[in-house]
Amino acid sequence: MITVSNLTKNYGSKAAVKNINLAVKKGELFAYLGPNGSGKSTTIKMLMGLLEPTEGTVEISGEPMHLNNTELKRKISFVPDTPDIIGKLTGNEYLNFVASIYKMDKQIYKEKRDELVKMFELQNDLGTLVEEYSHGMRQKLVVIGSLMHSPEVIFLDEPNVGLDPKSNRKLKDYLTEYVKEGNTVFLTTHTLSLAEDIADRICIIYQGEIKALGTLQELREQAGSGKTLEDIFLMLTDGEDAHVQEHTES
Ligand SMILES: Nc1ncnc2c1ncn2[C@@H]1O[C@H](COP(=O)(O)OP(=O)(O)OP(=O)(O)O)[C@@H](O)[C@H]1O
Repeated sequence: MITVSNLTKNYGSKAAVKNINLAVKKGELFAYLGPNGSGKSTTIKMLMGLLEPTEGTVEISGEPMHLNNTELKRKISFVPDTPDIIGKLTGNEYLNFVASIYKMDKQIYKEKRDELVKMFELQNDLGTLVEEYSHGMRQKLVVIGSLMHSPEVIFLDEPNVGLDPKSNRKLKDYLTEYVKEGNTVFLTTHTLSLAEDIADRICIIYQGEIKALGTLQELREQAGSGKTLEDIFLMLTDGEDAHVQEHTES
């Protein structure tokens, strides 16, 4: 569903993402992990067609992704790492706006919005200006807006930041069910337990390069007995010899 070939991004002389190759299958929940500044957001923005790669290509569902491919962008959705929404809109106005961009059918929009708003318990806040929302409420609103049109692929950049435990659980359950229906999820997170709980495969990057890729079990087998994902993550991202085979996928 997502095919990434030789993906590279340089900011001036700084290489943020270095020659990444990976493939995410339809129906897969893929977790992309890495320390601060390792290139996760930069990667996700290139996959989404928000940022031009310096080199390499991205295909979604067999189609090349690029900045102006609006038809392809309609099939996907993005939860950014900061829920920046125009504060002078109410929650309802924001969701109406998102629905109009995706040209959602009115009835489907109403049903999906009501389902998600109820799920995240935001029904009493939709008439309030977003500038009066807490961080967590904004995050919920962005998540609702990104799920409403039932995208085939959802990219989520640290979606759990600011969500309370109950909302986190609901989001986890929703995403797990969502991929079972044949959709695809690509998420970044610093919450390793989230990746352990829901990811089909995990990719660890460091300084813009893939250091490991596989199921949790595969990563643990490669690392040796008794190693947790946290152990593996720390070994691979502090420059020490990790005893985990570095990933090479072509
Ligand atoms: N617009 C930009 N201009 C210059 N450098 C940038 C820009 N955006 C990101 N970088 C640099 O690229 C590298 C990767 O940043 P990126 O935001 O992709 O990391 P990240 O893994 O998402 O980090 P975090 O976990 O902190 O969100 C960092 O060194 C960062 O300083």
